[in-house]
Amino acid sequence: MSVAAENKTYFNFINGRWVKAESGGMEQSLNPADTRDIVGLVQKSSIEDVDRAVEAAKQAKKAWRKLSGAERGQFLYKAADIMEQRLDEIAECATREMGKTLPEAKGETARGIAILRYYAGEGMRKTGDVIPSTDTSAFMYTDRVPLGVVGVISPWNFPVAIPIWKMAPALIYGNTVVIKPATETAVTCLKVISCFEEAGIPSGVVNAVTGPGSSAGQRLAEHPDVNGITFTGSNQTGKIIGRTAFERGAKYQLEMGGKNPVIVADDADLDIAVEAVISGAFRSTGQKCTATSRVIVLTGVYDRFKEKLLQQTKEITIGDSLKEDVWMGPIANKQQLDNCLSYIDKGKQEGADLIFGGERLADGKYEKGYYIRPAIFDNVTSGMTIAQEEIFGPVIALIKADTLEEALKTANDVKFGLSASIFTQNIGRMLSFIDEIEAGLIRVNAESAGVELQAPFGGVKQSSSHSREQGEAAKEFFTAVKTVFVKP
Ligand SMILES: NC(=O)C1=CN([C@@H]2O[C@H](COP(=O)(O)OP(=O)(O)OC[C@H]3O[C@@H](n4cnc5c(N)ncnc54)[C@H](O)[C@@H]3O)[C@@H](O)[C@H]2O)C=CC1
Ligand SMILES: O=C(O)CCC(=O)C(=O)O
Repeated sequence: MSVAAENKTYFNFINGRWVKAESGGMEQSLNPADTRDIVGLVQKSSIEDVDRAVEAAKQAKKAWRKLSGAERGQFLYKAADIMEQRLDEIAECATREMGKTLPEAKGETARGIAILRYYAGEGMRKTGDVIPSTDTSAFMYTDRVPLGVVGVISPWNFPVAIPIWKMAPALIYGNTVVIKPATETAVTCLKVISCFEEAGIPSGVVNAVTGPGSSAGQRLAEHPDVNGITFTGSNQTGKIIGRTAFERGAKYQLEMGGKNPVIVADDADLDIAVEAVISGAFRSTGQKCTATSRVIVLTGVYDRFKEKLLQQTKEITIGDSLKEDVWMGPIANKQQLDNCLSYIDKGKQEGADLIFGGERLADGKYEKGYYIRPAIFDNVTSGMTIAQEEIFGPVIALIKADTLEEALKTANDVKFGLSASIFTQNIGRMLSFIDEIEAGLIRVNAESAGVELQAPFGGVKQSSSHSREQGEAAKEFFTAVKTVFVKP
């Protein structure tokens, strides 16, 4: 890897201009594959910077709202075209900042472009319904109107797609935006923002402020002029943001953790199940809220499934995610790595058998990065910490079940409810699973991760604020309904 010769400095984007933080402070964004590679220096913004961005968004909201949906859509189409031309640059930056492999980052950037185009088209669709009034001389209808200023707080694990799937619907429905991305992947987010700039989006409509969550992020959540706040990240932070927004009567949307189960029934096609479990658990180094973390296998196929899983996991190539022969990159940052290693220790202490991996790789080519070998635990029981808490790393907990009923009970025995899969060829079992499982995303003979941009996305229980993102569902959050009664 060539270490960056020069450090590039990135600014906040406020009111159509790239500006320094008031404090003059900066933070580094490092490549987790080799921390000598500094991807960029980003602004360490303070409350004053957030306030300036919110003021710009507030000033811009009336003119933006007054444009037609089709006119707003044109800016999104343009931003999508620009992003398409810059796909390689943005994807490479995402890989360097986050550590997911280049094909994954390219796929994510392509998904971002598709999301922009999807919502650009939404600008032409209906915003309300006519409802028959009991008064036959009156006209009653609903109209969806923007919230005003929307604050976006985004995580590092999908540095392109998550900012876009929150900003694009906010914008098309007439809101202006202030985004505070995670510092780990702030450069990628600022590149996305520059596509909106190149597309000529009016000043103040999109603003980006980088900096610590506990100050800049918190200020965005508590700012009285931010009318709605959308967040993806940890449960701990989500709860703080939800409480803050609730206290001041702002609308909020939280997408948080998962502890996603996959059930492998004894009639499953084991080759397909193994492939999907490996992809769901280890792609992006396990750092997806939809990642597979518990695999509940029926006793009859447990040993055969385990052998196949072990065999294929051993073949995973680990290394610098920019390299072509690498299947799994590093963990995104030091805190995540330590967190993951401490869960692996906890699993061993609580009596689960670590049958593969789980050790930090720190020699030779791994010396300067945050690498770990994917881990498989055998003989896990549902009460163990590694079967209950979100690890957000490449760790599989194998759990045995004698019957489908028992498997379902175990699958539901967690505080989360984001995504869940079953592998079976029996339609009755599929239907029982669909009916009984407590999850917002249900997958049959498919991996737990991976969502389609045109479908609603979100969880139940502590995985979300029970709202849904993406597809048409986004309209629910990013607009308010006016019910209008007109008596001539
Ligand atoms: N659901 C998901 O997709 C994600 C889940 N996580 C989970 O969270 C754990 C910790 O990761 P972090 O990066 O620390 O997550 P985090 O939830 O603290 O960070 C996500 C975003 O929230 C911001 N933030 C942090 N504290 C804030 C506050 N008080 N007010 C407003 N914004 C704030 C951060 O700056 C970042 O932009 C991971 O191990 C994983 O379990 C992390 C990232 C994504
Ligand atoms: O599985 C996916 O593609 C989406 C996952 C996601 O939204 C997340 O990890 O935050």
